[in-house]
Amino acid sequence: MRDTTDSRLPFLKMHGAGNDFVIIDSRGRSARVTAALARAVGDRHRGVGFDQLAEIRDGADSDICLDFWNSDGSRAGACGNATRCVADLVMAGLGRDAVTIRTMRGLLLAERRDGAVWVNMGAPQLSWDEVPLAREMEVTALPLPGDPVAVGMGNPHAVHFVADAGAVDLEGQGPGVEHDPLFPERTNVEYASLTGPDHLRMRVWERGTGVTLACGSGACATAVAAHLRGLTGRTVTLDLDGGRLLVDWRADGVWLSGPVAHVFSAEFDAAFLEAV
Ligand SMILES: N[C@H](CCC[C@H](N)C(=O)O)C(=O)O
Repeated sequence: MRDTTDSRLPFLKMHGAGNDFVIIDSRGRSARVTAALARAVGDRHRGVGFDQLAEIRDGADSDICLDFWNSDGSRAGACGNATRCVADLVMAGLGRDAVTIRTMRGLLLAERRDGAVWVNMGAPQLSWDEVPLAREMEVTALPLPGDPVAVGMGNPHAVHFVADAGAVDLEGQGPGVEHDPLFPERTNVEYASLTGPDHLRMRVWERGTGVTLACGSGACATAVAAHLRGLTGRTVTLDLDGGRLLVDWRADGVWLSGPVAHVFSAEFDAAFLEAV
């Protein structure tokens, strides 16, 4: 007889400022997520749909490990909003106000301060080989239209400063930049406008996913780029299509905060899993 606890797979749906996630908790058993499962679950008609899938695994030198997948089945080295959501979940489960999270980019610290979840996304990567770019150049002087700034946050970002981010045709502009040969691992693509002192309006085209309502690592990259261009200080408020994110670039790394929402818990059926 089949073991139903193994043939079914529990998951949670969460979002952070409208950036939505399916979260699979594989602690206490072997990892379940493959590129094929990510693509099947990521199908908004035949699966559940998500901007990223996050899999929680047991940590060796951290409270948890966390892996991220895009809906095209590719891996993401960083995902700020999913990290905030999972940190909220794990802190509640452990009854603590701080947790350590190992991701592809390294060990991250998350804390709850005055009710808000803050994640230290680490130091920005500001040399061409870290982003990565195809050849040696300054990250603030890319030979591309719109004069974007390249910033790595564990994943690549190309940040464009424009007069009105709200007017940018993301579907028209994003894919060409994502696939430009200057970015050997493709790139996430941000458009931002200064709307007040230390205040930006930002929209995003995500590598491997497309238009999303928010992007935490993108917000961090945009705040870093804005400071490098002399547009803002190191503490920045960003208004994205799905809500407001806060970024604080400190000596110990780029801290990110914003809203976290639990949507529902459910299970994938055996038949769905067998068809993957
Ligand atoms: N939404 C995520 C970023 C996903 C990045 C992913 N699309 C990639 O391939 O790097 C965030 O909140 O940081």
